[in-house]
Amino acid sequence: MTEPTHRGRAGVAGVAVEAVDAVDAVDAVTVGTRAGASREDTGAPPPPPSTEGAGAHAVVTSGLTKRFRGGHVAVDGVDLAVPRGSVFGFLGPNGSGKTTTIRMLLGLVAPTSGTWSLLGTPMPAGLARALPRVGAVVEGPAFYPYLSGEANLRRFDVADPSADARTARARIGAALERVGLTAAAGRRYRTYSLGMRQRLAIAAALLVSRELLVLDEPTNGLDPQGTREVRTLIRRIAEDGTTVFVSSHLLSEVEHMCTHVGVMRTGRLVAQGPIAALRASGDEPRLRVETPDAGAAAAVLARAGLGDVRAADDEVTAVLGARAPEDICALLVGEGVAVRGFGVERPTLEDIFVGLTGEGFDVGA
Ligand SMILES: Nc1ncnc2c1ncn2[C@@H]1O[C@H](COP(=O)(O)OP(=O)(O)OP(=O)(O)O)[C@@H](O)[C@H]1O
Repeated sequence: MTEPTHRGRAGVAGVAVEAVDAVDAVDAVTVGTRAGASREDTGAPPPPPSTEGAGAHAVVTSGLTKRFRGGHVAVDGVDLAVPRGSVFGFLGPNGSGKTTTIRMLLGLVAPTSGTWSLLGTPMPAGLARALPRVGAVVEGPAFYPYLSGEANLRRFDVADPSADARTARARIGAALERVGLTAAAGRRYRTYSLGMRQRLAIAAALLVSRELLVLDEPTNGLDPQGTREVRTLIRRIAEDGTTVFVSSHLLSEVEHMCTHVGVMRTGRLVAQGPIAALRASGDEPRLRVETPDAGAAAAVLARAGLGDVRAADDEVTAVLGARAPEDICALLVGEGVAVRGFGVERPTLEDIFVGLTGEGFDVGA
């Protein structure tokens, strides 16, 4: 490809930019792209750069857009605000633009338009300053199969001109310890499980202390055990104070591992915010009544003031609102409705995402 790229050593990357007007979205969920329009569509110029909120954010993008040769817009006016200290899940189906966004953030591919900052540093001007503070695993680093995990890390370490050779041993030992590979340090890489290989890649990104770790689909292709290992490691890294920006197409993964989420759909960021806020933004709980007397039950629920009453063959649902479910159940029984089943259903995070994006995600682990 003739795309301008800056390929760095795998596991180390940095990027740049300015901040945005999307930064007010730290505690609330934001839905939709800025002004709901593509800059590629409108031709509108990017907004004036602002540094407001950049200190509180590890990553801020404004109108970040990538149009590939041939005209395909892979990333379309994305305004990200990744709070420092968060584990930010960058969620979206395959092909939704996650990798392209990450590559732009890390300076591996040039945006068509838009601005971004890393760790408060405008990019790409601040690349050299920010990169040493950012670790990344985007494309699996190339490890030598016949070398041990430790020897492979040594090769990475010597390639870093900023690394002090005198402290290499301690640095490599600490990185192996951090990812739980101390006992396997002397084993050849080719004998490592996929989970161990991914952990070694993360160790390579963490040879020096980082403020931000960027991981592109780190559990892709891993078996359940490897997936568990990597998720546990990510949580531990976050507990140590590193902001983690991790892409995934698995809703369950983001739900279990992340504090915040940004949802991509066909190149656009359709929602972002704390997971808890996103969950709370969902539909109201619905009452579900199984009964052979659906018509009568629907009438009782409507008289009781419940909203959006829907009757099917042997089932009635309605928005519960502020009513206590036990009161409604007593009311139905008191009115002679044969209640076979009764429950309150809250929308899952997947329901909320489907409502936001109009499509499902792979929810499996
Ligand atoms: N170098 C390129 N030239 C042209 N189109 C590209 C290029 N790289 C990616 N694309 C296209 O851009 C879109 C977004 O791809 P991207 O890899 O960013 O998505 P993704 O969400 O990371 O998906 P996946 O998880 O499958 O990699 C896709 O339609 C992809 O085919």
